[in-house]
Amino acid sequence: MNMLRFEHVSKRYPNGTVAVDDLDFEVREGELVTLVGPSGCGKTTTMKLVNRLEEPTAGRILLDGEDISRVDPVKLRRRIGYVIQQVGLFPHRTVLDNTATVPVLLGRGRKAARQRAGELLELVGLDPAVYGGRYPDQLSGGQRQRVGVARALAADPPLLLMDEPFGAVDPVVRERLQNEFLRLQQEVRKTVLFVTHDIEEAVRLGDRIAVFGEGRIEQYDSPAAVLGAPATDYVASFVGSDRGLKRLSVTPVERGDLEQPPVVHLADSMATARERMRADGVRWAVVLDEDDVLHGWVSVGDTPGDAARGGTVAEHARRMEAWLRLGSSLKTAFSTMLQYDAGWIAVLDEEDRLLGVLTPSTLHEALRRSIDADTRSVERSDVELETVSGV
Ligand SMILES: Nc1ncnc2c1ncn2[C@@H]1O[C@H](COP(=O)(O)OP(=O)(O)OP(=O)(O)O)[C@@H](O)[C@H]1O
Repeated sequence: MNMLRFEHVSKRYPNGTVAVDDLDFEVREGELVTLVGPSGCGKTTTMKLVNRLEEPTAGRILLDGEDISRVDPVKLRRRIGYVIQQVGLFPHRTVLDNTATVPVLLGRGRKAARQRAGELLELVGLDPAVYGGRYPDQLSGGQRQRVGVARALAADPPLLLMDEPFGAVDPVVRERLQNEFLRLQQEVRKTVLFVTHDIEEAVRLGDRIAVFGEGRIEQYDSPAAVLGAPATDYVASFVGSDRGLKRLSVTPVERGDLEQPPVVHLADSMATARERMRADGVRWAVVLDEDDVLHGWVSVGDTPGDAARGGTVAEHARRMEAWLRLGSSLKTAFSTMLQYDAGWIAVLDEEDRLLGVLTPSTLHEALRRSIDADTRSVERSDVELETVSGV
């Protein structure tokens, strides 16, 4: 079902600038669509048309089948969450009260609104007990953005508009926010229109990407198709020449990529651990705690004396916190490895169970697989296009 539909929408500002020209596209329910393009191509205007901060000069926009020009703008905006780059938190209200703003406006009782706000802060990774009572200027930029996302979700709007929400934070925090947002989106499944000028961000987050050029959509397609088979020269040049690398953002880590080192538990004896490592011909093992949660690793040791190390694994294990979910992108895997300066990263399933590890050499194999797949998928989409035009 289509949640949002643009029908031949144009916007000419009073000074004559045509910011968007005959936009005609739709967004499905629960879909995350990224609008990407260079500065001034009409992305923000497109968003403002949806919550009626601007009115189209031609065409119409349907939300859930309803022409939004017939909906009271204030009521409309309560159905639409809006997250912008400068979050616009109220400086004199606490984080919890900021998050509860819209539910209170919607007439929920203050207590229920605050409880919901607490849950949402939790959901975006901010402990309400720690951060709820703080004021916005007592947060980092990344934390403020998270509060912005929590606040936009607070009214439980079916549609979220996000205009460069992660634009103002440094690249490391940005990637973390993107990952968190993807995880969150899997849980809440909102219909999202997400503006960015960064093709990488568009590719990582989008179920589909609308590539904008000069007020028009040049291509509206899946990330793999935009990267693998750009529709126009404009899209090709915007996507850039390092398509192979960008492809990493859309290639997930798969089970077949993983290595299976020996696994021991904190309570095991060192003698047992050594035996496992010897059996596998390796010098280290992954260590799990009693709940099978990743703890770290233990090695046979580097000096001859180490070989006689006694006691339990718990006494010799070292912490290791770099981990990924199965299905994370190869690019994330690569940057996590660099970020932690780690020789391996644990890969976990949805229930936090260890599935195996990625090492530099298995990662390299996976990169190859990705680039080979890229070549093949371009050929495949060529074939499909021919089939369609031949009908
Ligand atoms: N209120 C306005 N009056 C006149 N022209 C405007 C107005 N707002 C935007 N424009 C123009 O419309 C065009 C599209 O602007 P818009 O803000 O939608 O672009 P954008 O893609 O979001 O850019 P950026 O990435 O820089 O935010 C630009 O040429 C801009 O100068």
